[in-house]
Amino acid sequence: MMKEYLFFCGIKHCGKTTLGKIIADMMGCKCIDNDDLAYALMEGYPSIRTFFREQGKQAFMEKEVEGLRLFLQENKEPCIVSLGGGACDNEPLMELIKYYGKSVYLKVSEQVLLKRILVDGVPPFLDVSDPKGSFSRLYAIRNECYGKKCDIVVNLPDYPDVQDTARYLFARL
Ligand SMILES: Nc1ncnc2c1ncn2[C@@H]1O[C@H](COP(=O)(O)OP(=O)(O)OP(=O)(O)O)[C@@H](O)[C@H]1O
Ligand SMILES: O=C(O)C1=C[C@@H](O)[C@@H](O)[C@H](O)C1
Ligand SMILES: [Mg+2]
Repeated sequence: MMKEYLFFCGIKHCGKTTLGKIIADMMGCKCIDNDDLAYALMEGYPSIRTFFREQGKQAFMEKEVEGLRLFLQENKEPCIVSLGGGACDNEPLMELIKYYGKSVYLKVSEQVLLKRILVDGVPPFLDVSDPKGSFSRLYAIRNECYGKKCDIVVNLPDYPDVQDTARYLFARL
């Protein structure tokens, strides 16, 4: 068992993937996305979104756990793992990450996140007739959940240069 994992958690588009890669470079380790680990187990499905829609949230959460468990069994190096946006709802996953390392909630304001999310249009998990209100409700629930469950909470500033944000985060890990 290795305790050198950092698990990046947070609400959609908080920067788990972007910052995970930059911080991994700074630390000289690799960065893995748990959505990719889960997707590797979804044979025959063109995307996570399709699997989620057809098989449901519970089946998706089981793939998240299975994908991470298999990776943790085989991997021998320190690593940053970026989790999916809904990881806080997945109790067995949160138990697993508690055992293997330190969880970091990348906290970004609701306004900044909504702006980033809407760049690509209204995603399916928001109400098209009220994207702002539906995101606001989701944000409130997940913000509380990540705030309670994660070992470290980092309030990320909205710097124009993501490298500056990465340096801010790195200094707090
Ligand atoms: N600190 C930042 N400043 C400006 N833009 C950012 C920052 N972090 C992420 N972004 C932008 O926000 C979008 C989402 O970033 P990213 O994919 O890293 O987030 P994520 O948390 O991994 O998202 P998801 O939950 O969808 O996996 C990207 O377009 C990225 O360039
Ligand atoms: O916010 C969510 O609930 C999700 C985010 C994605 O990263 C995926 O993990 C999945 O689509 C669920
Ligand atoms: Mg990501």
